[in-house]
Amino acid sequence: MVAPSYAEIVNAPKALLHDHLDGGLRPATIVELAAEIGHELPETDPDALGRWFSAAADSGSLERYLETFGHTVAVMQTAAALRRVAAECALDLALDGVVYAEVRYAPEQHLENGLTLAEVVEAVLAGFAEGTAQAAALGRTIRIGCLLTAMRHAARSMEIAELAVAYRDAGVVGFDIAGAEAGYPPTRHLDAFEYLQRENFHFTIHAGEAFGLPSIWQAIQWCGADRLGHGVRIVDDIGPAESAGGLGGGRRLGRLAAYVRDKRIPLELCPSSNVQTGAAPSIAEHPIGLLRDLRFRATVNTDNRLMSGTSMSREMALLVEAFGYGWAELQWFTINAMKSAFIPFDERLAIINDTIKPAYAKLIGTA
Ligand SMILES: O=c1[nH]cnc2c1ncn2[C@H]1C[C@H](O)[C@@H](CO)O1
Ligand SMILES: [Zn+2]
Repeated sequence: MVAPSYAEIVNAPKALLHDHLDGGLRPATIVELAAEIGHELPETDPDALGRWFSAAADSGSLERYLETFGHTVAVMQTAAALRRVAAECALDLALDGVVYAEVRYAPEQHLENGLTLAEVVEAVLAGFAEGTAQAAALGRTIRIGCLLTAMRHAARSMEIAELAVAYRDAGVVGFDIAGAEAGYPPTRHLDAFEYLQRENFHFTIHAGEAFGLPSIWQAIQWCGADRLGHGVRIVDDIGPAESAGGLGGGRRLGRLAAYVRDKRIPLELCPSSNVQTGAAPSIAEHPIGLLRDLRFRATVNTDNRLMSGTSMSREMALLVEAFGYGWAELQWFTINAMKSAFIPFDERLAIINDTIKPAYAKLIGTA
């Protein structure tokens, strides 16, 4: 079998569930926007700035990784800037062959210049529509769903949950909480999650990244999360091989890991980001290999394209290199993501059947 090349991976349709708007700006855009408002950057040459972000985020600690967002959030404080960043995000993803993406950001972080929460949401949605149209004009089809994030150390989750529900028919498809995990359990935001459940809305929770099983357990069993943002530490509940045979070579699953697998709870795995924050030692040693062998509902994601100097195609290519994956595995990850998306079932099915399966059938050679 010839391994999928990077160029072929770019052309293959991909689905992305976990990508932060404020973690994916083009370095050149940051330089321009910062100059407009007089924000001081550590580097003013776009290439050097891109390298600065990857190096600064490569700290081995989630808290230090998150500090780099100070510069991106600073230049995203006007409607025009938010719209531009969102449009470029949609276009960049489409040109990378992403056909479905859920992009998230925290509206509460964009109020420093007097925008209201509703103005922030509307600027970003307008930008996604603009970038989607630009991509279509270039022959690239992308569907973007937006997730609104509340910061877990703050106290605005109920307000942001209400905002997400208010914009559910305008392009917001779900809710999330993010930020430093240790010390800020998801149960602090239980009222917001209970509200979302009563509204029949969807949400994911960043859990099991910097902190382990208790955080995953709370996210699922107390908060009712539909998906886990990262969730990579679920491996802490998977024992060593006890016997040969079976999926995953006789590994024993603890109660929580078994529940996550049995209920097909999607894991939004972000390989490069996890290596940078110290959640995984390397791509080759990333638990995604084991989780795929055990047939968890694993998905591949970028998290923060700027901070990791990555793209959806690059994450896939890294897995091809590290685990010897071929088109069948890349299709499996892509369909897993599409099955786990927060848009309606019929729309998910249409993307799987009309776009993903025919393209991979050709690549696998069964078309
Ligand atoms: O990987 C992450 N873990 C927790 N929080 C994160 C991660 N990546 C980004 N964030 C935070 C920083 C952003 O400002 C915020 C909203 O996108 O979400
Ligand atoms: Zn994230």
